[in-house]
Amino acid sequence: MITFNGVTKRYADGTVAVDGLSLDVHTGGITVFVGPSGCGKTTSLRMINRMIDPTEGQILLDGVDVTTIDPPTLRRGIGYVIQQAGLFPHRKIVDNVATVPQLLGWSRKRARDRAMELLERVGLDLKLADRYPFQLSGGQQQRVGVARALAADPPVLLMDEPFSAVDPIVRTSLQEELLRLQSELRKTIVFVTHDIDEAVKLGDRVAVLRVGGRLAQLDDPATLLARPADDFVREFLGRDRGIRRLSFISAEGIALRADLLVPATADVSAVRDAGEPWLAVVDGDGRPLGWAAAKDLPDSGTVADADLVPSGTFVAGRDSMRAALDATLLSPAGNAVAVDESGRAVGVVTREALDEALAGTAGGARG
Ligand SMILES: Nc1ncnc2c1ncn2[C@@H]1O[C@H](COP(=O)(O)OP(=O)(O)OP(=O)(O)O)[C@@H](O)[C@H]1O
Repeated sequence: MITFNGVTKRYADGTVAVDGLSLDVHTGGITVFVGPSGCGKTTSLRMINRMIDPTEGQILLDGVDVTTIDPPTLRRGIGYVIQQAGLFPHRKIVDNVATVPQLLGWSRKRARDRAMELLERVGLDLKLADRYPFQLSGGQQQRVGVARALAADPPVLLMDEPFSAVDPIVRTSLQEELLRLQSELRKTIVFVTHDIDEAVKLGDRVAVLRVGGRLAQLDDPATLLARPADDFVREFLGRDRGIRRLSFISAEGIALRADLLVPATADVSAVRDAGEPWLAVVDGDGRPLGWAAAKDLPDSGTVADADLVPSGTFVAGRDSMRAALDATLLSPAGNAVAVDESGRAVGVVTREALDEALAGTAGGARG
């Protein structure tokens, strides 16, 4: 565990970057520091590995004041990832990752083997190992940055806006990769970002800082979104907080209608007689094929002869209310098909059923 105990950082010019910060970073979890520009996120992070020392207070790593540990020893147990990866430009990718193990005295072969294993682990094509950093895309360089930080298998990882400089699609895949890696590695990660979406997606706990380096709130993402501590946090979370919050609420309780599913082999008259504007068509295995609109059906034949419109789906019992809402928005019918883990349709969520379920959560979403 990392403990901030009344930590203050006053720079030489008198700027108070961090002011009396006290919080715990739990072992094996991702704690995100988020807040507006200049609120002291980077300063707080860098005090953990002693790139900066506090003016007052203490930072304890598993109970030991970090200022009593000499920086090289301390940093051996702390990986560090920064924006734009910060790779050594004149070293090949594999050597970038192998550098730290080699500095620790590993043989060249063992360090390179470890580097290759890590490059694979972070999802990098091993053909890139012999290239130089400038020959990689920003997203690929960022993966190398993560691999390099993990090379000596440190228990702690500090990540300072590591994904800020890449485009949104690459960013999403890097975030997902990090979550996948973390589910295997269970490092103690402190992650700095100014992006609240990234914070609630990645964090087990999110620390919102305000300018002046003071802690505004520390909570798990669902609690943070449901119960912001004050107006500053509410503002920072933004107007779409209610929508974001739906990502943390299970869609489990929404009413499903099995009567709106129809097999592709059914006669078109079955759809017409149902008196519903849209029915979800499923194949012989029960997998959704699309929506059939009653008004566009051919005069005769089976439902399979109709023009089917793609359906939005979500996994019943696993996905969030947000996924269910997205699925309804993606369907022309305004309804979503709920599937089980194997992809078979189990029913249809209508907009009315969704509205009813959303109304049940509205108190917190508005508050
Ligand atoms: N070396 C320094 N000397 C004086 N002031 C500094 C120094 N480094 C940072 N600051 C100031 O300390 C405050 C906190 O800076 P810090 O970089 O920790 O913020 P941040 O939250 O990481 O910001 P950003 O999101 O913009 O990177 C800012 O007002 C900054 O200008």
